[in-house]
Amino acid sequence: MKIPQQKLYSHPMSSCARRVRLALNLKGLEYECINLTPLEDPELSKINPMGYVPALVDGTTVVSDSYAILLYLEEKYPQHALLPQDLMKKSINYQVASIVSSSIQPLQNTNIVNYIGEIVGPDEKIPWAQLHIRKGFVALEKLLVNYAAKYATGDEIYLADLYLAPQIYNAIYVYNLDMVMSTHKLLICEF
Ligand SMILES: N[C@@H](CCC(=O)N[C@@H](CS)C(=O)NCC(=O)O)C(=O)O
Repeated sequence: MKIPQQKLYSHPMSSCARRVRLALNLKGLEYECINLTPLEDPELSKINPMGYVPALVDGTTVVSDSYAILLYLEEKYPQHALLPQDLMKKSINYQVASIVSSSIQPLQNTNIVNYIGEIVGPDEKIPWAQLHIRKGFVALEKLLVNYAAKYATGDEIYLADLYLAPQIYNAIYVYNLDMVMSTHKLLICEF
C-alpha cells in the first residue's frame, strides 16, 4: 500500500481545513487526514503553535494556516491552478480570500462565539455570528457582481471558491442563515 506523502491535520467541521481539503482534491494529491480537536490536542500544538487546524505536513515541510498552505500547494503543485492568469481576476480572488479569512471566519469561530456567549449572554451567540457573516457576504456580493458565472470569478474553480464554499456551508448549517443555494454548496458536499 502506498503511504501518502502528505498529512493534513484537520477537523470535520473546520471551514479553514475544508479550504485545504478542496485544494488537495482539486490538485489530485493523496493525503492522510488526521482529525483532531483544535486547541485541546497536544499533538496539534506541537505542529501549529496556535493550536488551530489546518496544518499540513508534506514530507519534511510543515505549514500551518490555510492561506499559507494554499499558497505553498499552489507553488509546489501547479496542476489545477488556484489562481487565474488575469491580474484583475486574480486580485478579486485575493480579496475574497482576505474578506472571508479576516472579516468573517474569525468572528464566527467557535472559541469567539463561545466567548461572546460567556461575556454577553448565551442568546447573543447566534445573532453575533449571523451579523458578521451577513455583513461579509453583502460586501462579497458587491465585489463579485461583475465576475461571478458558474463559480465566483468565472467558470473555473479558483481560490475564492475554496473560501466561499466552506463559509456558505457554515452560514447555512451552523448558523442557520438563509443563503441562496449555490454551486458552492454542492461543491462542499463532495469533500
Ligand atoms: N487563519 C487560520 C485560522 C484557523 C482557525 O481559526 N481554525 C479553526 C477552525 S476553522 C479552529 O481551529 N478553531 C478552533 C476553535 O475555535 O475551537 C487559518 O486560515 O487556517
